Amino acid sequence: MPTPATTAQHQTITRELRQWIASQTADGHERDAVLQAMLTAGWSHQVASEALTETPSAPVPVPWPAAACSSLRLDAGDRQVAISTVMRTPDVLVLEDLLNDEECLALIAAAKPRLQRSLTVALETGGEEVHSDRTSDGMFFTRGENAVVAVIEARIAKLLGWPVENGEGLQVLRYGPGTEYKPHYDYFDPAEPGTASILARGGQRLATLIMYLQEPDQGGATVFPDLRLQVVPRRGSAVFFSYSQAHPCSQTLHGGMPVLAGEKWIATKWLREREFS
Ligand SMILES: O=C(O)CCC(=O)C(=O)O
Ligand SMILES: [Fe+2]
Repeated sequence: MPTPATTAQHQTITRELRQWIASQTADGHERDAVLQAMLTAGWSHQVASEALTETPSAPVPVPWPAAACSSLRLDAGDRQVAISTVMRTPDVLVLEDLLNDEECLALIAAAKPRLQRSLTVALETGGEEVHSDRTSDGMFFTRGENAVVAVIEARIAKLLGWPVENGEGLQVLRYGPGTEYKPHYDYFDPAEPGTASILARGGQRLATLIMYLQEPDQGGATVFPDLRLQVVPRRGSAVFFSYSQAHPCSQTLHGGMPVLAGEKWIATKWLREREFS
């Protein structure tokens, strides 16, 4: 492991340090362990995290339905789900009729009394905070909390070939007119100090499934700025995308565009590397 030549205030990222990080991540070491090794060797936290951020981690296996590239429909156990759009690298799927109207309405009704102003993860601390980038109201169901949630979670697990236990609880969001979720990444930034405690609960997020429960009258598409793609929020349909590297090179920057009229409701399932507890 290369050691810094100067004191903490004057350190810069060296070629040797970059090469060492690349070899560590290629060997499958967790980013947090690599960060700790750099700190132990005398690198400052700032230089170590900057060096990690600019070096993409080694790709890990992510949820992806094997049949997505060759089939019109995917087997989700209790129903067949139609595929309308497939993109590879980054991997994006648009799915039709993942949920029926009754399921959408049941999720909205159960979520409504529990909505609160949405929080974003405060990466400095690992806690949560109110942020102007995210003006929707939201809540989390626990996994398997009621019959509708359990049926939908089993369907998603079958559809994506990823264990129910590796999923976070469903999050429901309501966007009224003028509200939005500015473009962001869903993975946890490995360079932020608060990330380690978040990753302890099931590892990184690897993929996102956004299900549309109610379409607004105008606006509210899910936008992927790097891909110049907008997904229209139609009730019962969904957009799925995965990111094998917790890095902007995943090209999974995305956001909820401002709702201009009516209300948009979504339910989001995030898939983790391991069992989420
Ligand atoms: O509202 C949307 O379309 C995007 C939501 C989103 O990105 C999220 O909940 O992480
Ligand atoms: Fe997101």
